[in-house]
Amino acid sequence: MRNEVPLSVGRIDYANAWPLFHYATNDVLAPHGAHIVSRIPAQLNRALMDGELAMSAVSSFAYAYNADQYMLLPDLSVSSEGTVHSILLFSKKPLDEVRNGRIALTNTSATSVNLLKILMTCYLEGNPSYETMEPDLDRMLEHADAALLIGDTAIHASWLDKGLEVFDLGEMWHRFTGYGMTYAVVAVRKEAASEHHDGIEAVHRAMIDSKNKSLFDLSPLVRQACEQLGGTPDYWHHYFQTLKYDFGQRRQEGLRLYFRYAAQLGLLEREPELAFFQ
Ligand SMILES: C=C(O[C@@H]1C=C(C(=O)O)C=C[C@H]1O)C(=O)O
Repeated sequence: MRNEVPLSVGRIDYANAWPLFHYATNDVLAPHGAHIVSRIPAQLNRALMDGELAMSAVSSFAYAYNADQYMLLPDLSVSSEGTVHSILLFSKKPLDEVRNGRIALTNTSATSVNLLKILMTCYLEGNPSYETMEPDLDRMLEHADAALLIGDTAIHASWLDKGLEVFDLGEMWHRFTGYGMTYAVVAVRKEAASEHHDGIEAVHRAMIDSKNKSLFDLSPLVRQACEQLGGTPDYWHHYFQTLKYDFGQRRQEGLRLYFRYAAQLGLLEREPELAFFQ
């Protein structure tokens, strides 16, 4: 059944989420009354919380923060099993000094900034000070010993040779816990789940199709990435192959562990349930 109110679907405006959306375009979604809104994660997190969006790819931390109002779409995530390549701490100093130093955090993230806090406190047993800033590496490093960037900004910064040490948070988390890390999930507002049930089902199918088709043949995404973002085909093949887009049992366990640490550190009020849209 077609709903009169448009079904707005938030899309993460970074390459890491392309496989989920590359073929789930406005043309595909419009017949189901849905349309795409592209933004960076922090903006999507807020728009979903405010009810401006019915559903969205959001930071996994943002799901946890509002879990009582959201449901998760099955089999979709942006994750890594170790190295992620685009969630990076750029440091002027060795980790041993940074862990009690000053760290600038990008204002575009929710999952990664809290992941960094967990790693600094629980893994490296440090206690740095944090400042949230616009994601501009040079400016961040004027204020701090190290800077956390995510997404395309982190990728571009990783291509520059500034003589910095670079730490990959996906790799650190894997070394610390043995688990992969889930950075983004697709969340649906509960009231939208009943109002737009059929539309959401259609968007879910389109996103699963997009993921499968993208991963089956990465070349169209790789070509687009080279054109829009620079870099080599080899880089992008490797990047998209390293990221994981499923959300099976083991991945959910890794995310639950992240939520447990976040709750222990008081970053979350409580550990949320992972509740799925049926
Ligand atoms: C893999 C990444 O994950 C992103 C990190 C996010 C966060 O830190 O809140 C949110 C969405 C993800 O798409 C990345 O930024 O490169």
